[in-house]
Amino acid sequence: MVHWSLKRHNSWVQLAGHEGNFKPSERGQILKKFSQVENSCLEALMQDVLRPYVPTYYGVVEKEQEKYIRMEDLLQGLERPSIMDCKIGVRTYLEEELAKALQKPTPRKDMYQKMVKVDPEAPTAEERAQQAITKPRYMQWRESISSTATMGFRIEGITMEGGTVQRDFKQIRTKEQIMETFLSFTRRRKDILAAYQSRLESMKVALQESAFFKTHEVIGSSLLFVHDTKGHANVWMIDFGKTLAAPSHMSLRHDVPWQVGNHEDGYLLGLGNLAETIKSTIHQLEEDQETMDLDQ
Ligand SMILES: Nc1ncnc2c1ncn2[C@@H]1O[C@H](COP(=O)(O)OP(=O)(O)OP(=O)(O)O)[C@@H](O)[C@H]1O
Ligand SMILES: O=P(O)(O)O[C@@H]1[C@H](O)[C@H](O)[C@@H](OP(=O)(O)O)[C@H](OP(=O)(O)O)[C@H]1O
Repeated sequence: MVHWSLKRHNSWVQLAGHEGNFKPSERGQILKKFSQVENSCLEALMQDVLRPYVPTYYGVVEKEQEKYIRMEDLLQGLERPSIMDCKIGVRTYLEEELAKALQKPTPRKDMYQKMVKVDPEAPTAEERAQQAITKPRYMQWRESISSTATMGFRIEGITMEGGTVQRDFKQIRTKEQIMETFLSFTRRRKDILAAYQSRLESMKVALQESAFFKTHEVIGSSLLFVHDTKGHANVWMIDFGKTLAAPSHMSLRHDVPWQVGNHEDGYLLGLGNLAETIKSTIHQLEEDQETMDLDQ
């Protein structure tokens, strides 16, 4: 967990991603380590119909000889926010990462260690002998044990009302498990769940209209769910570090399976399943309420 205390009412919380990538900034803003890919995306998104769904971009700054992207702090103004990071899409690695691994496999010991920590039986005999696996192998395995491969999204991390960051969601895979997680994350608040569902529905409309979305393969990006005790609730698109322009003749659909070379990411499959899961969670809440009313 990375946790900085800032001179402001709430404190910066990082649910997922690489440690050391963020720096506190002026009130209402954060600094993220510069990447050309993410910077170009945020610049383009400020001119796109998706602008209301992404943190506002304020340009590039240099601090202590390091370049950063300055962007809106999405937690600003929230009272002890609860936050969930959902990585979206059926694929979490770039086609170019796969091509590189095929051409020149680079076995990684750290990824092998992460794998056996979750499931000691997961490596093959050859991988066990090497005590190492390639990145696409690790990423595909992560996709298969979570809901990424089947539902096109997975929960990466959660924090509730300023509590500790929970990151133990690697094997949350079924719709029922995800519904349970949403129920506890929202403390069974129907108004919050309804606000999330409605935001996802309007996001879907904007995505279908977006010129940026048609022309970009969105990999490893997240939806950040944030709400607070006062009932503010919102969902944001974040992390465009692996969002690349598709080859110029391609217009991506985002709702079809990925095959090598088609650059599809399954983003809309994930968004649809996520919205549907939240809808089912609301139905379950209503049914539970009816049962309780009948019992009384
Ligand atoms: N604009 C923002 N406002 C508030 N919190 C943010 C914002 N952007 C990111 N975060 C927090 O930081 C976490 C990591 O963000 P992000 O995914 O952009 O980082 P990353 O290091 O690029 O991740 P990855 O390693 O998966 O590529 C998010 O889960 C969220 O908790
Ligand atoms: O969540 P886990 O299981 O810890 O696995 C990491 C996660 O998938 C990150 O998204 C990925 O970074 P990118 O998305 O930037 O590729 C990172 O690769 P890395 O170790 O090569 O940075 C993985 O180790």
